[in-house]
Amino acid sequence: MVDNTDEAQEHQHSTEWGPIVWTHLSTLRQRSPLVQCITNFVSMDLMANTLLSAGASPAMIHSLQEIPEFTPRADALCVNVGTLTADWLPAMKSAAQVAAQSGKPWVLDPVAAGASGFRLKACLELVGLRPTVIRGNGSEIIALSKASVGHTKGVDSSYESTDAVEPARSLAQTSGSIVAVSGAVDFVTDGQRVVGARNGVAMMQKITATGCSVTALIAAFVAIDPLHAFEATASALSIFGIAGEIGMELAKGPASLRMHLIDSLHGLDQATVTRRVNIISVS
Ligand SMILES: Nc1ncnc2c1ncn2[C@@H]1O[C@H](COP(=O)(O)OP(=O)(O)OP(=O)(O)O)[C@@H](O)[C@H]1O
Ligand SMILES: Cc1ncsc1CCO
Ligand SMILES: [Mg+2]
Repeated sequence: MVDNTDEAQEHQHSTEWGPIVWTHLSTLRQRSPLVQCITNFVSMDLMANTLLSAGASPAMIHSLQEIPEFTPRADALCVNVGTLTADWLPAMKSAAQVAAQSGKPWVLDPVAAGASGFRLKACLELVGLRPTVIRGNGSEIIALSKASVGHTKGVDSSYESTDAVEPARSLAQTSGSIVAVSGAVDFVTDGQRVVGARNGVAMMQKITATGCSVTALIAAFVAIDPLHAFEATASALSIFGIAGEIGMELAKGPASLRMHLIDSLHGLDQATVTRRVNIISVS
């Protein structure tokens, strides 16, 4: 007899995603994509270590002069505006353009997009350069979707990710990008489909730059499967969340979670990943 309960359907969706997520992680480990990161000063260390422990190769290279030579050699680009000043913006735009011309995916993290007019304008200009993926918290995605400032507590979100699902869908439609909103549930949309990844633990919010780091991980996943950016994005979010769940079993607080999360990401195996993946279709 067919079991049509919600629980059975959820389990079925998760079972379908397990092999997809594992294939992404194991391919990433085999190919070790080079990810160029133009990112904020706070995130540089955790982002580089996240990429390394997942099996990718990070390079925090942001000078305008190096972009024509270096960016075409990277497998993906991650642009993060966390500590934005006017003099960093030309390099971000140039790298985005060179990545696109070179057929390489690039991912935008619009940190605190709604915190000021300067930041919002810069983020909207970057969105206009067609990122492959945009990943933000609820406040950031709402600010971009409405093109308006406010409703954010600096770099932290004033919204739940569920509040930003429809803004994310509308941003995906207008931008042509895959849009991901992080939070208790991480949502991913291409403007039509929406999936929710329910991995992770609340204490990940108490470690600065976990959001920045998962955006870089998305860039690494999309680098190895650029034709399936939607699936690669959901896979990266689920993997980072699973590493957080396992790390939390050993952690005493945010500082030790930071360490155990990196260790867990490095040690993930097929059985653990396929058992723990929790991604369901929302629509
Ligand atoms: N309540 C929660 N339960 C489970 N996981 C969570 C929760 N809140 C956040 N996370 C996870 O923490 C990570 C960071 O998400 P968050 O939304 O805090 O990003 P952010 O605000 O951009 O962070 P930052 O700007 O510090 O980099 C994601 O992997 C997300 O899934
Ligand atoms: C705390 C902080 N301030 C600017 S960027 C950043 C890292 C988290 O987004
Ligand atoms: Mg952020």
